Amino acid sequence: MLTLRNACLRRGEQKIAFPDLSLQSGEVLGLSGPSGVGKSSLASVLAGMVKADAERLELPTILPNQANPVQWLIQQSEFAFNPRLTLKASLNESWRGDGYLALLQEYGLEQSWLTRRPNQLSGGQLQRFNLIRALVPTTEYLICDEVTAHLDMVTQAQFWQQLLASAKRRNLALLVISHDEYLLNAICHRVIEWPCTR
Ligand SMILES: Nc1ncnc2c1ncn2[C@@H]1O[C@H](COP(=O)(O)OP(=O)(O)OP(=O)(O)O)[C@@H](O)[C@H]1O
Repeated sequence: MLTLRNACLRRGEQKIAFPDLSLQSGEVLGLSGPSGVGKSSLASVLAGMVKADAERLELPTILPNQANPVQWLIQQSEFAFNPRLTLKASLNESWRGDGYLALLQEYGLEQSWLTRRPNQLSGGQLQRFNLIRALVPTTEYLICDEVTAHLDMVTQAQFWQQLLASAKRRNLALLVISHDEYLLNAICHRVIEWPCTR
């Protein structure tokens, strides 16, 4: 279980007060809110990259030489990759062995693209490589921060269909951050509106 209660973060002069949340295995939780409210800041706290003041903050332990069980996917996948590395080299940064090959097939990605660099793929293809890089066996929680906002409707639908199938099979918990209420209502078990409207 990932839990956050009465938490806030100082950003310069600003103090961001986060909504309380809990996320358990197999759950798909949505988070919506206006631009600048602090959604990505919240993601950085849950990914353990930034420390917040909190009455309660429960995150999974990161074991030595293991990837963080909380993986954070950002919208601009091109910034998530080293442009000089091939996709294969990038996948090898998180994966041990070639366990990702089955996922490539599942997500409709050609094995021959592994020798390409990030700028030699479409946005949708690169976001799927980004997702596969995050789906190492130790991943338990996936924070999807506007991950399909830049994709066309068909590619978006395909991405979520594939990701939800993986999440169900592996009992992963997803935090889906989006401005798209239609998407959140379609795929999430519950949605937090921030700031709270009720
Ligand atoms: N590294 C930082 N240092 C200081 N302030 C920051 C930093 N990162 C973000 N902020 C500020 O914190 C606030 C929240 O930013 P954040 O990116 O978390 O919002 P957001 O809800 O994700 O916005 P958007 O929907 O536009 O991506 C903003 O006012 C932003 O200017």
